[in-house]
Amino acid sequence: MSATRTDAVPLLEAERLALQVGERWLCCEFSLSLAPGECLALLGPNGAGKTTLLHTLAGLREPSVGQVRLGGLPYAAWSPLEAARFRGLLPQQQPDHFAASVLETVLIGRHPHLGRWGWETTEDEAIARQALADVGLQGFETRDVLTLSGGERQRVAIATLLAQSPQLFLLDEPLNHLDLHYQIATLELFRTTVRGANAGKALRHGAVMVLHDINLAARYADHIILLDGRGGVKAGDRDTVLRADLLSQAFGHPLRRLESEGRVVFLPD
Ligand SMILES: Nc1ncnc2c1ncn2[C@@H]1O[C@H](COP(=O)(O)OP(=O)(O)OP(=O)(O)O)[C@@H](O)[C@H]1O
Repeated sequence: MSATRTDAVPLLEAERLALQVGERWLCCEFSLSLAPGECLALLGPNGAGKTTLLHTLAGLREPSVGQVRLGGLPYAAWSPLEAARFRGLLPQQQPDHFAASVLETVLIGRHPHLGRWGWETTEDEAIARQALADVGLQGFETRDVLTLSGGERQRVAIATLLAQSPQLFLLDEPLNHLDLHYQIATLELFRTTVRGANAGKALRHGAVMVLHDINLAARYADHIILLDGRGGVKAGDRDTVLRADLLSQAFGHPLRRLESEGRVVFLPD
């Protein structure tokens, strides 16, 4: 990344953040800063608070303690429309209550960009079609979303987020329902977008993703936040957080760290 310039303002900052649901503290105070060009993975066992943290970072819920800043400003300083152009959330579930075509569904991602009358232009449609092609769903435009397989529906959701064209991608289990090929393809797609395909161009994008696969986090994330489900948090660079002892403790299962052909993998005993 040395030939590439980054913007000075971080895309996302959390300062002395702590989260509580009911009486339970999900995480004690920690801070983070995500610069353009970087990927952050949120890891931890079921119920540890990954989605709650992601929603807090998305500005959908107030932190119990501390502050979140998007592009250098607290959410209160953003209008909902401006925030929707800057950051986009891939939710964990895609609720479909009504029949709708795949193209109509992806065009929902363009809503924050529509003009005064709220009509999609041919350019919006071209962006939506390109997003579908990017997730390998060219030719699915007229299909009803209710007829899609789980993995196809997940890729439509990813295409909808791509069509939204935010600078900051907030991804809640983006690999849900995806087979091995599309898991890697999806992470490669976001990494290419985040790192910038063209050297020398300013980096604009970043990603925060909730993952369950430690090995994919080791491969694709620059920074890790590991929640242990008991309020403990380890936040830092990938190599300082992805340690067998810390992971074993957090997941309550012994893990071994192995290196193979320059790649680190963690195997459960
Ligand atoms: N409104 C609420 N009231 C009570 N408990 C809640 C509320 N919202 C979330 N929780 C609890 O907070 C904890 C964290 O939930 P969250 O969805 O953030 O976990 P997660 O790490 O994303 O889990 P998973 O890996 O299972 O998706 C869970 O135990 C959940 O039951």
